[in-house]
Amino acid sequence: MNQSKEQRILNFVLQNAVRGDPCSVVDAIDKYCSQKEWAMNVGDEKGKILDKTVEEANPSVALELGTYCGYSAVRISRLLKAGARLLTVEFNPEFAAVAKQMIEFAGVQDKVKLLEGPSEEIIPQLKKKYEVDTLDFVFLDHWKDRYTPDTKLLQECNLLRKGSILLADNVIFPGAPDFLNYVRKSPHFQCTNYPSHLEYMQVEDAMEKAVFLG
Ligand SMILES: Nc1ncnc2c1ncn2CCOCCNC(=O)c1cc(-c2ccc(F)cc2)cc(O)c1O
Ligand SMILES: [Mg+2]
Repeated sequence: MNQSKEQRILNFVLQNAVRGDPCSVVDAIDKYCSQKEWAMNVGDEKGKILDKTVEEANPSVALELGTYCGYSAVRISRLLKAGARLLTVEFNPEFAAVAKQMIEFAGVQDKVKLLEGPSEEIIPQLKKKYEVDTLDFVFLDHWKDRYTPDTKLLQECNLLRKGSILLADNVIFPGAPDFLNYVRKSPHFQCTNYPSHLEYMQVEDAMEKAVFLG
């Protein structure tokens, strides 16, 4: 059975990155996806915006929706302080299998918990099943039409606290217009837009930061 693109990306990392070195894993994925096969990793340009936002949040507990191959899970977890953890949610089993190996190769498996399933099922389980009190940082990078319902779900489940930082990828391309509308109109969020480009392309994109005000 021939390999998937995601398995080809993983193999390139296993052969070209350094085990236990998260930066070399991130660089290898970017090299492969910019030179060989495009893939929907957040990429290095938007990745730098992600890095700055994670450093600003300095989270004890972070959530990622949409793991894919684990690129942003590795990118986020390499910045986490001792004892901090990232919960990342992926519903595609093939993607999750690749991400698990990517995370282990990068040596960040002690900081990252990969949860398989749809976000709308997992979010309501975070407090009781995954012992989460509140989330300090949330990276939204899954189905773009899930950004709004899942943001509302996070609020309903009391998973956000005053100062929780949400960062959403792709708010321009593929686009999340209803999410931009929702958070920018809501009195509960303070929003900032970060213009950028679609990963590995010269297409306009942007990230949106939404700080929960309580
Ligand atoms: N736990 C969960 N619950 C629900 N759903 C879930 C889930 N986990 C995963 N999923 C499913 C969605 O996963 C992937 C979502 N990401 C994207 O679709 C994406 C697409 C492009 C893109 C595509 C084509 C172009 F031409 C140009 C750009 C770029 C990006 O940066 C993207 O992030
Ligand atoms: Mg994305």
